[in-house]
Amino acid sequence: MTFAAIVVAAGSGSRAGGDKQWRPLGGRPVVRWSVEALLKAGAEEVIVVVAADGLDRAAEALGGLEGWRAVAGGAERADSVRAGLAELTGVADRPVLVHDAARPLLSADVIARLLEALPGADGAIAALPVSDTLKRGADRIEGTVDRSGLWRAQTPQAFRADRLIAAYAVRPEGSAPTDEAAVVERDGGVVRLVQGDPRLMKLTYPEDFAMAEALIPRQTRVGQGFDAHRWGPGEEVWLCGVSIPHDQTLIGHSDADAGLHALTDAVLGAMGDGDIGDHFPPTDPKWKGAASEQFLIHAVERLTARGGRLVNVDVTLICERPKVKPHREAMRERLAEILHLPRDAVSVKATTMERMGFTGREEGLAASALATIELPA
Ligand SMILES: Nc1ccn([C@@H]2O[C@H](COP(=O)(O)OP(=O)(O)OP(=O)(O)O)[C@@H](O)[C@H]2O)c(=O)n1
Ligand SMILES: C[C@](O)(CO)[C@H](O)COP(=O)(O)O
Repeated sequence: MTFAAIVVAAGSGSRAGGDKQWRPLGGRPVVRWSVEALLKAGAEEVIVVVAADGLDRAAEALGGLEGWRAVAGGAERADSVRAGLAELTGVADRPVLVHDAARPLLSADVIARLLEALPGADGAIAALPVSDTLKRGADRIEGTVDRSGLWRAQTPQAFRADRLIAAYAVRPEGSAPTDEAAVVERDGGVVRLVQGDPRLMKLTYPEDFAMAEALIPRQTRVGQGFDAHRWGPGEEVWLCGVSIPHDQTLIGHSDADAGLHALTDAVLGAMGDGDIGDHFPPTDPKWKGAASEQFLIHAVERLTARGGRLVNVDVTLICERPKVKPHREAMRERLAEILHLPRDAVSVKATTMERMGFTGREEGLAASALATIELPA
C-alpha cells in the first residue's frame, strides 16, 4: 500500500537537555532512524518538520537519503503536524503516518500493522496496554486507577490524509492536542488501537538515551589481524604499546609495534573497513617513526562513529626473545587504557616457534590478533 509520512522533529527537547533529534544514537542522528525506517518501508514521501533554524541540520543529518524534504514547524507539536500536512502532495485518500522523531526505534512490523488496520477506520495508532498498577496523587496516593482498557499512545499514528487534514482544520478553544488520535476522536472519527512496540519509547529524559542504545539490535562480528617485522640493531622494542629494553629493535616505517598493528587490522577487519595500510600508507612520511597507538585509536574511533563498540581483544606475540611474560600485565593495562575496555576483556599471550621458521631463527617477530565488536544491525 502506498503511503506518505510526516516526522515531527521541531521540538526543543528541553526535558532531555536540548536538541535531542540531532544527537547520535547507535552512530546515527536520532531523526535519521525513523526517516530511514519509513523510506525503507516504502513511504512515497517523508516530510520532516523541523524548527525554523533546523533546515541545515536536517540536510546534514539526513544526507544521502532520497525521498524526504524538510519544512519549518511551529510552537506546539500540533502546529508542526499542521505544517507537515500542508506540505503533502499526492492523492488525498492516501494514508499518512505521523511520527515523532523522538521515537527512533521504529520497526517495519509496526508500520505494516498500522497500514493493515487503517481500511474501515479513520485512523490507527501504535499503543501499548498499561501493565503497571496506576496511582493518582502527588507525594502520597490519593487513589488507585483502574487500568483495564488503558493504553499508552505511541507513534506512528496513521490516517487517511484528507481525514486528518479536515480534523486538524477544526480549532476548538483549549489546550493543543498532544497527538493526532485526539484530534480525530474529537472530530467524531474512529481510531483503532494497534499493538505498539516497547522499543518505540520516546526519548524524553537524558537517561532515555542509554536505554535506547541498549535496545538497538546489534550484530556481533570478529576480525583477525596478523603482522610481522624484522629485527635490526637497537636497544628497545615496542610491543602492545609498551617499551621493552632489548638487544635489538623491530624495523618498520612507524615504531614497528607488530602487536598494535595486528590489533588495528583486527578491528578494521571486523568492520570490513580495509587494513592499516589503507588508512596509514607506509609511503606517507607523516607516519615515519609514529607511535602505533594512534593507528589503533583511529580504528576504534571509526568503530565508534558507526555506533559500534569493542567487546574483547586477544593478541598473540610470536618470538623467541624478548620474554613477554614479565611485561604481559603492563601490555594488558596499556591496551585496556587505549581501548577503554576492562582488563579482563584484553588478553596478551606469547609463544615461541620452538626455533622453527623466521621467528625461530630470530629474523623477525610476528603478532596475530582477534577483535570482537558489536555493530548496529
Ligand atoms: N513544537 C513542536 C514540539 C514537538 N515536536 C516534536 O514532537 C515530538 C514529541 O514531542 P516531545 O518528545 O515532547 O519533544 P519536545 O517538545 O522536543 O520535548 P520537550 O517537551 O522536553 O521540550 C518530538 O519528536 C518533537 O520534536 C514538534 O515537532 N514541534
Ligand atoms: C504523540 C505522543 O508521542 C504520544 O504519546 C506524545 O503525546 C507526544 O509527546 P508530548 O510530550 O505530549 O508532546
